[in-house]
Amino acid sequence: MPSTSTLFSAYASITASVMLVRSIVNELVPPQLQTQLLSKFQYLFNPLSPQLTLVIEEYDGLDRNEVYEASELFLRTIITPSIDRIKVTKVSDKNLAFSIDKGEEVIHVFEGIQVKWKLIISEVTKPDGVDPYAPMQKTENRMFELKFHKKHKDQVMSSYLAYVLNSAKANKEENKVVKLHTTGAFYGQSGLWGSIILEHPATFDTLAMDQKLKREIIDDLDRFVKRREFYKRVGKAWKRGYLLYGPPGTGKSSLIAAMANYLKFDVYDMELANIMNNMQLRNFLVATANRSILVIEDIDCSVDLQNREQEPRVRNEYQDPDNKLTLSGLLNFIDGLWSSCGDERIIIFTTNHRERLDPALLRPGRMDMHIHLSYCTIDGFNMLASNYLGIHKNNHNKLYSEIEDSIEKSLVTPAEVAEELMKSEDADTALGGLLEVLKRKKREEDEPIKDKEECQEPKIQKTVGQDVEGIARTRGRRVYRGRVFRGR
Ligand SMILES: Nc1ncnc2c1ncn2[C@@H]1O[C@H](COP(=O)(O)OP(=O)(O)OP(=O)(O)O)[C@@H](O)[C@H]1O
Ligand SMILES: [Mg+2]
Repeated sequence: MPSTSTLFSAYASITASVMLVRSIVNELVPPQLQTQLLSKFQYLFNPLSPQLTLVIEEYDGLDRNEVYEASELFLRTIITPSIDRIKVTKVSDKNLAFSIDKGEEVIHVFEGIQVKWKLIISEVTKPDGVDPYAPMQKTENRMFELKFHKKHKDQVMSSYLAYVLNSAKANKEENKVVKLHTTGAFYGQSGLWGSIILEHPATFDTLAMDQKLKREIIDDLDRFVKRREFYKRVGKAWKRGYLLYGPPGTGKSSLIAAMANYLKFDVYDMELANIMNNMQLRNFLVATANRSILVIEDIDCSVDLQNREQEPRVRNEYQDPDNKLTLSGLLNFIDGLWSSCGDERIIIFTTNHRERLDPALLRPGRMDMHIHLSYCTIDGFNMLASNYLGIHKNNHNKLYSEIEDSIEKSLVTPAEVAEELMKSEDADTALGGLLEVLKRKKREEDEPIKDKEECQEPKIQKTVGQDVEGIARTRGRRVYRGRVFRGR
């Protein structure tokens, strides 16, 4: 080991060399180049510095540097009170983002190692865009400096940076804003998805539906997102299909929003009426991202997709640009294309009339779960009363008990119940209004039943989902309420 005096004399000789170079530079080099040259020289002759600095620039050529993005997100999570200035930006209606400002330093301790982050921003003047002759423009160059003791080099380079990348990824997922992409009237024409932030407030907590069915859906989604390896092993595309059926106003669209908000998956709402042909359909489908929900609402009536046998056969889309949009086209793309590309996809069809659907859509393996949403049950009413009026099941409240007694005797949808409960902030007034609606509906419904003797037993629908069977529940009338039982 070198003695202290040897070290000291080495240091003295290096310092002398630096001074010598500095005076030579002063004599020979124009002043504007001096600073640049000296800083490079000092950098070379700085072997005694115990610090190592990693430089993380915002751009890698023209591409954004993913490590910079991750560092930026990560730093938001470790901002400490020691910082004097914090920048605030709005990322969505609900969320603000906090970040460090230029020149600020953040100290972070990871597994006993102390690292120091600093944001450096410099202004440069360069051509606007890639064209070197474009007008010059002032832009900012941003980079993070990450300083730590050299002895921790291996640990920082491997474990710490991996930790930063993983934390940023988790943080991104948590704060992800769910988007709604649509082929709506305007966008459909352009052949591109248009997107807005999905601000549908529905969640599983606000959905009034059979509790058991709700639990089944949540469990199914949880199982699905956890099973990457399983799908790979059995050689199946990592996708899941749901068919939501039931009368208008029973919560089909609300359930889709609740699923999207729960999984933080973007929604692609495909309006078939705006899609001209199979070719355009395919273009839209390939432009959808992973971890998303493709929704086709009212599949029975948006386009005349029934009668598959009578459809003109599509010989070759490239030869026949005028080909129509067909059900077989739709099913082929969904089955074929998505099994070869794309991961973690959910497809949802909705309909008010499941009985009108083409058998091709109902055949085993096509839609994994058939979910029946139906008229409001006692459970559903309890949930809506708690959400809308903040009141709970109360046997002493006569109105409340009367509603519970009669709600399943008439065909009232959760949307109708919700509408009544919203009419007054006074619970008794709102409950009174709802009771009136229930009585009126009951009277209206009883009329035609007395006239027509066609009150048949409801058909038990053995649905063909891979692991779930939907069965219509009866109260001796043609009333269907959502129920799903696990199949064999
Ligand atoms: N199950 C439910 N739980 C809570 N609110 C509901 C439910 N069903 C309907 N609503 C209320 O009614 C409104 C309309 O419901 P929604 O659009 O989800 O019905 P839908 O089944 O999609 O109807 P449609 O068949 O006409 O598309 C919702 O915005 C919500 O306020
Ligand atoms: Mg709907």
